Amino acid sequence: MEFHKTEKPLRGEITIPGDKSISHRSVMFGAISQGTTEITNFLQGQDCLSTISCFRKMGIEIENTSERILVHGRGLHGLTAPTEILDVGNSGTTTRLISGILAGQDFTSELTGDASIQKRPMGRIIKPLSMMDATIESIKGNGCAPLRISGHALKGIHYQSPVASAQVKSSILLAGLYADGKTSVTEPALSRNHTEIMLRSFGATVTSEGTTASILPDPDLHGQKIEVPGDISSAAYFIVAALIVPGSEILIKNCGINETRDGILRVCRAMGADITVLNAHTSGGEAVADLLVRYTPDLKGCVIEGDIIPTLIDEIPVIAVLAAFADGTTTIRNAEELKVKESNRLDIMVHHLSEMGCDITGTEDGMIINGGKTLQGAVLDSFLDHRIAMSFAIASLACESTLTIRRADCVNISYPAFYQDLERLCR
Ligand SMILES: O=C(O)C1=C[C@@H](OP(=O)(O)O)[C@@H](O)[C@H](O)C1
Ligand SMILES: C=C(OP(=O)(O)O)C(=O)O
Repeated sequence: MEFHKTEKPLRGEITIPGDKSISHRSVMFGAISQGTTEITNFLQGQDCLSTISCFRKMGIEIENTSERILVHGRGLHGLTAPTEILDVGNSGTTTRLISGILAGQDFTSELTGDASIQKRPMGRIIKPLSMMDATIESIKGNGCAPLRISGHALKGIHYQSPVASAQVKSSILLAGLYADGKTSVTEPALSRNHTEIMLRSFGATVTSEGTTASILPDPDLHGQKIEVPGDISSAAYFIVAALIVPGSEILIKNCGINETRDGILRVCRAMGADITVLNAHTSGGEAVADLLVRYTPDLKGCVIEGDIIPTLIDEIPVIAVLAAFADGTTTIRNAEELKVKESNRLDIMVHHLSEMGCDITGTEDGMIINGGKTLQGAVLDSFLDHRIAMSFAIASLACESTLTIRRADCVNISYPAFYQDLERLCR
């Protein structure tokens, strides 16, 4: 797919699609609750559709119309053994969270996904779920999917997680629903807390203290009405686009700004970006607002490291694009998790931005970007990673010649209408 420098600034309003993390969770928690869960603004991306498909294979009736999703839950012990292998597609969130639920079932199941999923590390959930007494194995013995999980009565544990990962934390907390006592997880820095917020609203006893989250077993979970806020990880592309294209001014409506997800806003502020938060309110326990973003000509580089990293982990590729257009140096540290996402996002961003003429150096756990140079087009592969494709579509808006992105349609994972929405704002 070919992209060209935009002739016009970005203008107008955009309501971005529902949050991917929250969409996944709403289906999963609905499936193991009593009664019906009604979800609006559900993200109809391929990852969340994989979650729906897995639960349908375990006997859960899920109605999906463009208006809303109805999940007819069957309670904590209502799932049935799948008659075929569960296909998680490209979705790490589906893989790790569903494993926590499967660990507590009295049947054996197998799950697998695409080539990318089969390379992502699952030892990080195999270890704590095994400590809880689940039998969970990597079928090929390489610590990755396909996984075989034989669940049974589980033991509550306290787990000190070596990574700040909401997928690991959530997997353990979900298994904790089926344990014989309290289960808690402490992580090195606080990761996104949607599981804690939403499980509480379904009726679970979940407490959070600093970087420790705990859950009590065997609650009565009840179906809920959930309005999914817009995904700040998707909004990130338009935020960066508006900041780097001269004359732009856009209003991003109904965007989730949960403080475990809003790192990109804090980084933009540190770089001097013109962003105003309007109409801030809470919906279903989640902070939501409209974001007014205006072109900012004199953006400055900054240092991004430490506890802020988990709050912007999926935004780092597009933040690297922003840094390439800012003056001065941006240093990103402690972001080694990016190597084990859908692709090795550190290596690919460094390689692709260099191809475009950016002064960028990769480090062990991040990158150093000396911004402000004029960028040129190039021919770049997405490596089938949606966030790589979207980041370079944004870079193309302000680079000097044609940029070609190979295998650009992988955006359907998290944002099927991404190119149409971008084009509309540039019209
Ligand atoms: O829990 C979630 O919904 C997610 C957690 C993050 O992964 P990790 O938990 O592996 O950091 C993030 O990268 C992913 O896109 C979604
Ligand atoms: C890492 C991501 O998702 P997942 O881990 O669910 O595949 C992402 O969406 O950037």
